[in-house]
Amino acid sequence: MIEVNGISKSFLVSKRPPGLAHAVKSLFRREYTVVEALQNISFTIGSGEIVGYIGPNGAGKSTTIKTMSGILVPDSGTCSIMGYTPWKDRVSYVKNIGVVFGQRSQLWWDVPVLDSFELLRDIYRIPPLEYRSTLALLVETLDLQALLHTPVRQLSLGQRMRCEIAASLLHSPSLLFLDEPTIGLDAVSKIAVRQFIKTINEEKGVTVILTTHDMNDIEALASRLLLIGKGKLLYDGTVQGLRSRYGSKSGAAEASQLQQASASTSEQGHSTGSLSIEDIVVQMYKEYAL
Ligand SMILES: Nc1ncnc2c1ncn2[C@@H]1O[C@H](COP(=O)(O)OP(=O)(O)OP(=O)(O)O)[C@@H](O)[C@H]1O
Repeated sequence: MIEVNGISKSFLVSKRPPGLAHAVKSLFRREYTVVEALQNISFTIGSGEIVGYIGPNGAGKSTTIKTMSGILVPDSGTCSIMGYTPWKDRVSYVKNIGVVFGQRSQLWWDVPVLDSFELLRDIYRIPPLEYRSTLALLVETLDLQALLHTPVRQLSLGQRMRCEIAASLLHSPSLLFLDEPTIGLDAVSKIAVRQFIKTINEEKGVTVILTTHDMNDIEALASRLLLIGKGKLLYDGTVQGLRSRYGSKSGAAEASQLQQASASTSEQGHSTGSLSIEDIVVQMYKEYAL
């Protein structure tokens, strides 16, 4: 379903030391540094997978999601998703995908949630019957009934996130990008959102790419993990493979295993221990100096 091949993306960031003199100077001459957000990223994802995309702050996760959803154009590399090149075939491509950015809203702030949904229905030209049945399902499973007539700005973060997820699924996409969908949610809302993601994956076969800093999201949902650090893909394999490989509580074993990891992204190894995914990922971040 998804083939990402050698994607690289860099940004020019202007740098200015603090102080009035530098502010004035920068009006005439700006200095820039290059941030290599993605360096030669390649992976493939099959239909129906839930893939966790993890890495520390600034690793390149959102840049990857933005590239795969057609918002950003990479400097080099190719990306084919359901036969589309996201940034070239945007109009036809976006009908097939749903995107949720936990930190940004796709809902209209001042109007009731239902009005936003109806605007999306018109934008995506969803047939009335299909819209009604999808909406009914989303309202029931995400418990939205009491929120539909409330302006988005009056919703709590957790309530808004449930509405955001519904908005991203109104047009029944077969691929869903979730960029930190559980950020700021309470424990009950997190569990509800996770359960919902699982359900649409299992029952509707929706492929899900999930970026998160919450390793409980990963434990609950993803069977496969992509780990990115400083713009480079460092691990591509199953959660089980990661646990087998790094799960030992023995520090010496961990160190040597982690060194092997940088040389290879395969999943061989034997199960040794019982560290949580969070512990393992923290060790990996340390080992790679991320
Ligand atoms: N529009 C932009 N202009 C300049 N630099 C950018 C831009 N977007 C991202 N970057 C830089 O690219 C790098 C990767 O950023 P990105 O947002 O992809 O990281 P991330 O893994 O999603 O981080 P986080 O977990 O903090 O959300 C960072 O160094 C960031 O500062």
